[in-house]
Amino acid sequence: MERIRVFVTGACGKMGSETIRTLLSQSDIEIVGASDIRNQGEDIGKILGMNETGIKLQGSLDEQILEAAKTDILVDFTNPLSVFANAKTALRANVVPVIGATGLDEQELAELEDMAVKQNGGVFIAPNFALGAILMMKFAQETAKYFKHVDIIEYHHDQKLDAPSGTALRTAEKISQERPPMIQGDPNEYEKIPGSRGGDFQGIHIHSVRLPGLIAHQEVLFGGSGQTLTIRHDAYTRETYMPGILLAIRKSYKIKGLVVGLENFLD
Ligand SMILES: NC(=O)C1=CN([C@@H]2O[C@H](COP(=O)(O)OP(=O)(O)OC[C@H]3O[C@@H](n4cnc5c(N)ncnc54)[C@H](OP(=O)(O)O)[C@@H]3O)[C@@H](O)[C@H]2O)C=CC1
Ligand SMILES: O=C(O)C1=N[C@H](C(=O)O)C[C@H](O)C1
Repeated sequence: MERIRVFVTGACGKMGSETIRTLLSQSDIEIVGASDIRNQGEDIGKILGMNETGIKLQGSLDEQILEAAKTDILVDFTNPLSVFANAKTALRANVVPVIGATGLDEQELAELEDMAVKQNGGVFIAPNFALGAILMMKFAQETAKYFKHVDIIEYHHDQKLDAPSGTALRTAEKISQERPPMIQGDPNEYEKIPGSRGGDFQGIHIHSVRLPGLIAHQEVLFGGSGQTLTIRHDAYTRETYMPGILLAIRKSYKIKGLVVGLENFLD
């Protein structure tokens, strides 16, 4: 059986290192390379406190590195500042980027889609790889048909760079497919401290909490006459995301164009 050849970038980070550990135990997947701006030249196994793997960490990605490794898929868990350039590098090397890093904007997504289509290639983006988070977004979208007033509160660890989270933005986009933009709260309300009402996505207020001790959590709060309905998801470890990442690698192998969201791969 031919194994899927995966390169991981952001390999020394919280998600990248968990991904490497998971991929090393899969019989149908081969890690053909890893990169990070830390620990260049070191064996990734040694960095993760495991046996040596023979995979030496590389630095900045380029097409030659991906091509030399005969890469099928690039898994990106770097950060919002690096992910766009990495995805373009992958597409130029005819590699499918499977993107976990958040922070890509609409224009960047459009550019990646355009590149993928022109090259008859594919790009997959998952704002969240956790099954529970996918269901939270699905239930929130369904609920928005009946409850029009909604706030999102997302809670993350305090090393997170982007706010709001990719998941919160994706949730707001899905809710907006069911309700037109609207003003929530009193039209005459005002903020005594700027930002008190959170970020505004088509009238949906998104509040971002950053605290040590948290991993990744989100509440979608709907308000109606005399009642509220809360949909909440909690990720307590980074293993939470691993089944979703494996599914994405196995399914993205042959996609064409831009695919956003793990829900596209769930039966
Ligand atoms: N889709 C999903 O389900 C999930 C997505 N995420 C997202 O994944 C991303 C990574 O999260 P997390 O692992 O917690 O973050 P970390 O900061 O722990 O890891 C990122 C790693 O990438 C390195 N890095 C930065 N720039 C580059 C570059 N140009 N090339 C190679 N490596 C680079 C960082 O080095 P240094 O620290 O020195 O900058 C660090 O080692 C974030 O955008 C986060 O929001 C996180 C969890 C789940
Ligand atoms: O930075 C994180 O940790 C996470 N980022 C993703 C996001 O921005 O939604 C996914 C998850 O929430 C964890």
